Amino acid sequence: MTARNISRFWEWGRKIICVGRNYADHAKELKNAIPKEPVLFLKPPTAYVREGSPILVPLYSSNLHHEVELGVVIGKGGTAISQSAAMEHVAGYALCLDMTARDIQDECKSKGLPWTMAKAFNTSCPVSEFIPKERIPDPGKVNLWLKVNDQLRQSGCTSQMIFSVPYLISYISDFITLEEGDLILTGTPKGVSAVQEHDELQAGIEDIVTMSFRVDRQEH
Ligand SMILES: O=C(O)/C=C/C(=O)CC(=O)C(=O)O
Ligand SMILES: [Mg+2]
Repeated sequence: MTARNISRFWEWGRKIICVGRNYADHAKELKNAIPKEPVLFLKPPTAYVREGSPILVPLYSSNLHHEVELGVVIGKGGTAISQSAAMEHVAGYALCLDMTARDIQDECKSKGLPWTMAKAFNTSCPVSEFIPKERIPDPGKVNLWLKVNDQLRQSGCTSQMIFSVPYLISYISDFITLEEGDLILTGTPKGVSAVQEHDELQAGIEDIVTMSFRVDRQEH
């Protein structure tokens, strides 16, 4: 049997754990309070989509938003990981989009229901190529950007995160065992906005990685 390669972590079928409201400017733009503890939700591995395939607007949504985020790829699993040991569990990073059906999320919020339909649908997690850990010496100091049809919509620095990468790894691992190949999405800075069928999305982390995706509407 051939060994699995972490640089294709999206093929492993592992968990995608997402952090919400981790940037004060984004929490404010959606009129949310600044969280005292990380807000977490999950996407299934069927949410992954890679460059060359389109992001699909779910049939039931008419307000699909982009959220550009730094993804942390877990290289060594663990439970109750301390903050001081957290970075030893990181294999690398990926640029990610947390595609969000905002109209459905608003409806779920107003009814006190979970966000699954808004966040976990097929193609809701576009990912870049794997970025080895050495290429990002400090995940708390990288700039992320996203353009729609060549217009800059999001630009932020991970230094604006409320909860740092080591804090998040430690916090999550206290109640969800982290496994090799898991991905943590660390939240989005301000500037989220709607995308339409035929839009072209481009996103990047400094000169480290860029990626592009086309938006299509789901057919049945
Ligand atoms: O609470 C809301 O209205 C929306 C929250 C999010 O979608 C949270 C995120 O996914 C994020 O901040 O990245
Ligand atoms: Mg998000």
